[in-house]
Amino acid sequence: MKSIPIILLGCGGVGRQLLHHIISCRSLHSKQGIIIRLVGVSDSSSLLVSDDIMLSGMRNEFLAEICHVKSAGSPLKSLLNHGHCQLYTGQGALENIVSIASSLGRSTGLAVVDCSASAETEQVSSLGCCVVLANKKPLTCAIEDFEKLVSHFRRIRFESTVGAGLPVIASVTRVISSGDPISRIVGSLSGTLGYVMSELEEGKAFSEIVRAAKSLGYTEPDPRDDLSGMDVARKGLILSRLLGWRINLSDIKIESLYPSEFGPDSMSTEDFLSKGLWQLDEKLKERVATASSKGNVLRYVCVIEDSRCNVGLQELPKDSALGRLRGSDNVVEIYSRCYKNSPLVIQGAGAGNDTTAAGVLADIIDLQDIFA
Ligand SMILES: NC(=O)C1=CN([C@@H]2O[C@H](COP(=O)(O)OP(=O)(O)OC[C@H]3O[C@@H](n4cnc5c(N)ncnc54)[C@H](OP(=O)(O)O)[C@@H]3O)[C@@H](O)[C@H]2O)C=CC1
Ligand SMILES: N[C@@H](CC=O)C(=O)O
Repeated sequence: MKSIPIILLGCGGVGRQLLHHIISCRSLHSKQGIIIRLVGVSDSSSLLVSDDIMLSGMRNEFLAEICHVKSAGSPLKSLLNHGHCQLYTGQGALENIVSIASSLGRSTGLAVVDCSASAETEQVSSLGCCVVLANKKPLTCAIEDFEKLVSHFRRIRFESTVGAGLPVIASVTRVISSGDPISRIVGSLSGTLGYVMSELEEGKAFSEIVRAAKSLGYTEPDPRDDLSGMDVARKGLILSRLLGWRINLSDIKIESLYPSEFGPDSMSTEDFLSKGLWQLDEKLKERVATASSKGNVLRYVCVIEDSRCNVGLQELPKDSALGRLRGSDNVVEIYSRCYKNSPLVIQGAGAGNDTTAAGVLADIIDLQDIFA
């Protein structure tokens, strides 16, 4: 039996769903000769580590207990029973991740699975073990750090960072490695903004829709990351960098759906959701009505072409590929020599804990050849 030890960073919507998928796929994986061993689980304030990282992992019942505590909004450190685990907090948590990575890295190997939305996990991603990312931030830092991270291409996977569970990164890398040059990628890459735009067409209020998107698990922890266009820009940057362009986030033209006085420097996420959001209702309603009077709809579009990446709202015909998009679906069109007149199109659910966690799990399994 092949054993894949993992440390999970982040136990929010995606991280918890990943734990559920791992538990429910135990017998499938066992038939495939694979066992995923959870040796560590962390949240923003602590890390739980299995007593015997070399041989055992956390039991299913304990993982279910972790999910239960975290979905009630409590920190990991509030678990009364630590099972066969040690709890580390603060700097001790990070030091332990480094020490597990170095001891398992030299023996059985380790996959660090980043389901946080933190920029701080970047240092963990560069420890030299296998890395699976749902978190886009380690890939959207300075170009030099990105290049260092992806240079170990056999031991890094980040399919869920663009299009959640959809095979966008896999398709782009396959086209590139076949020597078929990609000239243009255009798409609707935000499940949240896709959902917002199609719900606005139904006449609902912007503020109501954003709150619903958050409760459905589509948004980033701070929905302003979606509404500012930053999350789409990060996805655009990841794709642009895969094309070999040495660009940074600051090179991307980004249209925000809210003014800067509603930004994180001026108000908390909670204040934005309860007091700021509704003030945007009227403006968004008007923009949708203007587009509709011309037979168009609004879509938040990412265009990657001629060494440039731009993200923002576009008025598009209702019956265009992007105009027909409903709910949290994403669509990505890839143009290359082979796909010049008829692009390669990838479409489907583009956000949500279930599909994202499924993409992360598939990435972990994809690394199996590295493990003994
Ligand atoms: N939801 C989706 O559809 C998709 C999400 N993603 C990405 O998945 C990631 C997770 O999203 P989601 O689960 O919705 O977010 P949540 O806010 O639900 O969960 C984030 C988790 O990360 C933890 N965390 C924060 N900082 C750190 C840290 N420094 N070290 C370890 N853990 C930390 C949080 O801890 P605490 O519980 O203590 O706050 C929380 O458990 C994001 O990067 C997102 O962009 C990617 C594709 C699709
Ligand atoms: N917040 C993101 C989640 C996936 O990356 C989105 O809405 O697409």
